[in-house]
Amino acid sequence: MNALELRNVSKSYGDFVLKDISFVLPSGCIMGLIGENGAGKSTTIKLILDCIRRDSGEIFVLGKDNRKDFTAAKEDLGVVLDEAYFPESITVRQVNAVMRYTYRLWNEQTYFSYIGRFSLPKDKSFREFSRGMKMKLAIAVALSHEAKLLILDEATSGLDPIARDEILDVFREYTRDEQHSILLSSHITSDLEKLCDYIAFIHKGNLLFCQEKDRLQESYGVLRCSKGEFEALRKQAVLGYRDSGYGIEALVDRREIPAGMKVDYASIEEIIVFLAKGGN
Ligand SMILES: Nc1ncnc2c1ncn2[C@@H]1O[C@H](COP(=O)(O)OP(=O)(O)OP(=O)(O)O)[C@@H](O)[C@H]1O
Repeated sequence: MNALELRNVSKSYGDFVLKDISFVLPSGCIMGLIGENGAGKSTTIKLILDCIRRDSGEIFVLGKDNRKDFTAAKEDLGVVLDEAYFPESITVRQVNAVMRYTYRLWNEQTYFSYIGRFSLPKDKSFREFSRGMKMKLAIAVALSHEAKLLILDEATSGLDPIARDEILDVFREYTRDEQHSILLSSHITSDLEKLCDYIAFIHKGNLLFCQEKDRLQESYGVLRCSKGEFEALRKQAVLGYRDSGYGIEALVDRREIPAGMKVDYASIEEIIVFLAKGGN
């Protein structure tokens, strides 16, 4: 089963249009949603959660149409948005008491094991938490009610590198058994590179690609060469380039490059920056 499927989803906000978005997240996989500020990542996530109305298209969450029979699927979703919302005076212990009545499958033992792992104080009130502590609490809650799909919108951006590394380990453990999947948006491309099976890149409301990360890095690379060498390349070989004045640096399709020319590894960040900018 697919954890998520979007078919030709569109949404317009006056001068911004999210256009014809289609992708599939297979169960057991992690997908990173990436794109510049205002690209449409949060809009896509809100459409998946049915918080806003789409203009057209279809969305299936854990096999269920998110407009028709979504209520049951909501129990199976763990959601963390870019701000954590809890009452200001609540403590970690009190959150446990509330969640016991909120989620049918709330697992108190799992919750307190994450609380310990994330070094969160049990009796301090939420208002006294730092932004990172608030996000960790929201992530602990999302992971403690047997959700099958986690959806996180910029949920790790306020965390320090050590905390992020710990969270990435938690996410890897969570998806180990093929029944749990994650969609997360982030600007921290190095985290997505370490964690994700799939990368979906949204640019100005268009989905430029949604591909397996390993396939992306097998297909594309960075070529550093002289202007003369660059001009001799086939047009379809080049996806984006910059001219430093001393030479050319280009994102290329490896299959289109003549044997003997050295093509370097392209990071996810290089791939999206070159694709977003095109040629200079
Ligand atoms: N409620 C709204 N009314 C009008 N326009 C909106 C609304 N919500 C979002 N938009 C517009 O939709 C576009 C996409 O916004 P969105 O929040 O999806 O971007 P994003 O990719 O999540 O960006 P960021 O990385 O900055 O969080 C922006 O141009 C934004 O102004």
